[in-house]
Amino acid sequence: MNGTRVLVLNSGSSSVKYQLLDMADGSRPASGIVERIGEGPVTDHAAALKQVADELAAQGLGLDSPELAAVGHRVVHGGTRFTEPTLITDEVVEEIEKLIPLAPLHNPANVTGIKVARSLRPDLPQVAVFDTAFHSTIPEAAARYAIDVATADRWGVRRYGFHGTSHAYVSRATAALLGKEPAEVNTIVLHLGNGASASAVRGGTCVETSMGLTPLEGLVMGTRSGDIDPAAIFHLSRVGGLSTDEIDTLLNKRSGLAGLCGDNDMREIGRRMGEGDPAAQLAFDIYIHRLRKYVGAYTAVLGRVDAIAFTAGVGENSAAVREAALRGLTAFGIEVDTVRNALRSGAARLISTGSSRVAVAVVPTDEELEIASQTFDLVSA
Ligand SMILES: Nc1ncnc2c1ncn2[C@@H]1O[C@H](COP(=O)(O)OP(=O)(O)O)[C@@H](O)[C@H]1O
Ligand SMILES: CC(=O)OP(=O)(O)O
Ligand SMILES: [Mg+2]
Repeated sequence: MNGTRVLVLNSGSSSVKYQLLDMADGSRPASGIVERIGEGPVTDHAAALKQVADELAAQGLGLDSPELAAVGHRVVHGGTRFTEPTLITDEVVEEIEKLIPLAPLHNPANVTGIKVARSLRPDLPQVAVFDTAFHSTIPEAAARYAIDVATADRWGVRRYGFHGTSHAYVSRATAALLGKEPAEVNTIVLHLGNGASASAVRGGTCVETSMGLTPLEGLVMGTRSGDIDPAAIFHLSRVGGLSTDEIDTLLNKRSGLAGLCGDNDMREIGRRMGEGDPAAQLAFDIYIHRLRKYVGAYTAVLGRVDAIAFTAGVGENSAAVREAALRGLTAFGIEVDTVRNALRSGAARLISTGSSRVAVAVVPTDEELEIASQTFDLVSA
């Protein structure tokens, strides 16, 4: 291996994000996003990846570049099989394809990304980095659902958890911000993007997370419901006459903030709340209520909490969400400093008061750097 650059591909359900990172000097010579796949001229993920390859080639940074050491792919579901970054072979691709029923919105896009990149550069090492991997340490008491064990095992029904690359990166960065080793710190990480999840990390090891078998469980998200009584599905089916696919679409794409008020973007919800819009206010209140429940639950799971870290689009940018989520928790040792919380910055920073026993932090996530580092470590080992 000669090159020092890693191309990271993050293929989502309707977008492909890419970044080219140089591991020798930390620079990022290229990055971009192809959005709204399936809506306009970009008909599918293969077309989107072709566009990514073209954009890179136009800058003289194409996949044929000798400086490229590897391609790192974000793969959302790794099941129980993949708990480490994995060099991609035909057999690995087949295994990722077998996991499509567990992540129908995400894994097909990931597989397409892998196939296109491999066809363009068959000689280049390609590495899969799994969203589920960081959560593989969650103990059985937290990972198992309380259903018949044989049925659960037969069909792989258990908590896998997602956004693990982000939870891993942010929990380490939070320890660094406190000037401590990850092993010394217990952290609640709140990854609040379009998809959203919470995790409890004890001394660097993940012990609980809010997403489950699929990325649907847990917090209220942009378009996903998060927690719901599973009997609502039987009710909608038997009484409401909705098909399984219709209920799937309802809970994944027409729920969450979008289902509650028509907008999935927290900026727009904040604007509408400022105008006194009751639907936007209720959506915000439900979002915050769920978040507070998880903070309380994970405080009990960890016993001792040293830090709470907010990350991803909403967590990094919405002071209103951070303030509301942790308001009135002085009895838990949690005190947000209003002035610090309102300051805007792209850097990791503390927003708790000097007297807060629990450090509250805003820590920008960097899934691309984490994927590139894990990829580069594997191919240069
Ligand atoms: N300035 C902001 N204030 C409040 N929310 C924001 C702001 N910027 C972005 N967001 C929120 O972040 C979300 C996107 O988060 P992101 O982590 O990029 O999501 P994903 O990676 O899941 O696509 C947007 O839908 C929006 O709700
Ligand atoms: C797993 C998941 O929910 O990912 P995203 O937030 O990118 O949709
Ligand atoms: Mg994201």
